[in-house]
Amino acid sequence: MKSHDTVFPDELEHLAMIQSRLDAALQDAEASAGRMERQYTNTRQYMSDARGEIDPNEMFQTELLLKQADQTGAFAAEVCLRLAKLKDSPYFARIDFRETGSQESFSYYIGRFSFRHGYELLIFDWRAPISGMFYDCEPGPAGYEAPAGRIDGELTKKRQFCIKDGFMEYAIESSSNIQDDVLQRELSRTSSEKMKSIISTIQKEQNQIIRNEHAHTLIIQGVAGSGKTSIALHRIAFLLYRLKHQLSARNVTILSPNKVFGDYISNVIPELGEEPIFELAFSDLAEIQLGQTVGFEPERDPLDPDHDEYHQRTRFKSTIGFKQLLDAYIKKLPDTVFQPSDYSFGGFTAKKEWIQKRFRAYEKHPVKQRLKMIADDICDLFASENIMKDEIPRTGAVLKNLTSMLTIKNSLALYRDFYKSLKKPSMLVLPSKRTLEWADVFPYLYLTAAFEGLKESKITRHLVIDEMQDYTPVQYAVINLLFPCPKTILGDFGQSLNPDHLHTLEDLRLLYHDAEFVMLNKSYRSTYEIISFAKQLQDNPSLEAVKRHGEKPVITACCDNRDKMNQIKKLLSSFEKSGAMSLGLIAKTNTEAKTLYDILSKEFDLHLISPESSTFHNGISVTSVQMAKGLEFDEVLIPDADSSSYRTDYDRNLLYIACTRAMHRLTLMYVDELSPFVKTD
Ligand SMILES: Nc1ncnc2c1ncn2[C@@H]1O[C@H](COP(=O)(O)OP(=O)(O)OP(=O)(O)O)[C@@H](O)[C@H]1O
Repeated sequence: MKSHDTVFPDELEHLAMIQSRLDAALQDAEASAGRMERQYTNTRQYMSDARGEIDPNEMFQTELLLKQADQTGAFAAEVCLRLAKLKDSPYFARIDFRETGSQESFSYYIGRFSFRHGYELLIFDWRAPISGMFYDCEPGPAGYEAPAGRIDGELTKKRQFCIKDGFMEYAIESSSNIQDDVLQRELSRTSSEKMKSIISTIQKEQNQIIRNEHAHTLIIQGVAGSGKTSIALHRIAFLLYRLKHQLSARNVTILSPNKVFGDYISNVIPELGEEPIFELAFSDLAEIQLGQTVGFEPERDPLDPDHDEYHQRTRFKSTIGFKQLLDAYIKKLPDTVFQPSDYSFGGFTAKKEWIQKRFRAYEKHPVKQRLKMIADDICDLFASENIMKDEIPRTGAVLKNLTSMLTIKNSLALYRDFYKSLKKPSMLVLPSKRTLEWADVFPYLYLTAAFEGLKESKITRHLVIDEMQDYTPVQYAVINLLFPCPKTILGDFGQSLNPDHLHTLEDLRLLYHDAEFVMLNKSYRSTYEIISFAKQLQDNPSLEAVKRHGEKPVITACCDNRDKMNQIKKLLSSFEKSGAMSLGLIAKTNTEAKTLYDILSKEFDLHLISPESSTFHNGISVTSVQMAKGLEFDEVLIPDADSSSYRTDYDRNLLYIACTRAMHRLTLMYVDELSPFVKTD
């Protein structure tokens, strides 16, 4: 234990007792895992030796036994793994609580997982109801919602511990600044290759979001570094624990902006003892839904100054007004696209009025599915009238006939017709045959949903959408059709980086008017100095920095590009000697990042993070603002903070995103003139 922390002999004793119980439990678990393994191997051996000699009943029983041994073995191995993790760091907090009416306080130790030995629950899972008091309450009156109802009382003690490799690094008794103290230590650490869990320092306002079990849709708007992604992942771990009979990891999907980000966050949920969850990008979704029928071109760089008309088309499709135009078109669709006539077969006839009535009765279904239902109805009708046992048509033949009554036959033609109806046919451009531009993919799918239907996800029961500001109202409309389940939607409209996206937070709230909405204004990632600096880039007076101090950001004026390259190299060399884990060299665009990478990789060991990358590594990363979003680095270097690179309002956002990726150090370099958004006082 470090000398400046309080020494609690009782805590050292308690830790020793827990360690010995964990040792015993681990021994038992390993023995049981070994038994299971032997049983499995023996049963398999028996099955293979006796194949053909034992009767099918016995074989079936043996197969069941094998399956059981396999499952129990996997469970035993999982228990061993958890116990080993607990041995490293069994708990991080203790609360003493006295229930109203009782004379005695009881101690509860809180850790990553619960640990029961014999009849005694020695460690409580951080997600247990009673553990909530650790995050929500200071010593004094306190209470929590137990499964059987609310329990009130008094919190008589609160302690925090940092136990690593089985040793207590520090222990702190609660005082008013206890949370701050432990939080400061956590935030001062260097970055890690993957995002980490934050269970020992979750803040009260974050805890309320994590433990919100009831919101169907929860929208979190939070400033850069406020912990949105961490909270969303902890919320999932919490829901998996609390709703374990209704929700498993395979029922949760996260829509994330790119594969590097997916890789970066992939450890948090397994670290919390749950199976990894399914990660998906919007482009994956599009591929699944479009199948073989229609292709699409990947999104072009929104910061590419060429392709003026492309940007104009994208902007037009990014608003809530555009979604309303689609809605109006879809509303009229049944009347315009289906023109029924009488259908006759032999002596049987279905009148067009009757067909129209059936068509209207199925209004909740997509047009083409309605036709299938009507084809069944017609066959049923003819069958009921078929007293003479005449030949009646097959459903397929009726459907073919009904389909010929459609004035538009496929979704692509329908999508084209939509722009014709708006008198804006030029807003639809196919880069090649049956290939859509990215901005058309989701509007096209939205129309397809009304015309042919989409494949709805039956497995996903909770959807997380990160970087919510990046998606347009039509994309949300499609998501709602595909995933009618509860959602956690998070992001920061202050970090919009697509100048072709004109939608706002208000639009999103309009789309989810029943959603619970929370705002987070405190940034935890960066030092006070970095956030104070970033504040000049964002018109957000509520942006608040955590009080962790570091160096002031450095602004380096360079004589010319050659001088700049030398300065960059100097900084990279000193980073390599510094012991820090990660440095992000963040250029404005992907093309500029690639150019820098090509030059510098001759002398330094670098990782280029481009839209094609899929993993995140420690060390020096060269990347663009677009790809750096959501990530963090110990140190950030912005090599082109000049007025020619960062001058528009969107550039201001970009610079804000780049600066707020830094945890401890930030350097900006420029040639000629500094960006007007940066003040040098
Ligand atoms: N309560 C906390 N205790 C310790 N660390 C925290 C806490 N809250 C947030 N952090 C840390 O702050 C950093 C930022 O968190 P996170 O990436 O979840 O924020 P974000 O709001 O999603 O950021 P951005 O929008 O800028 O990508 C992470 O390193 C995270 O571990």
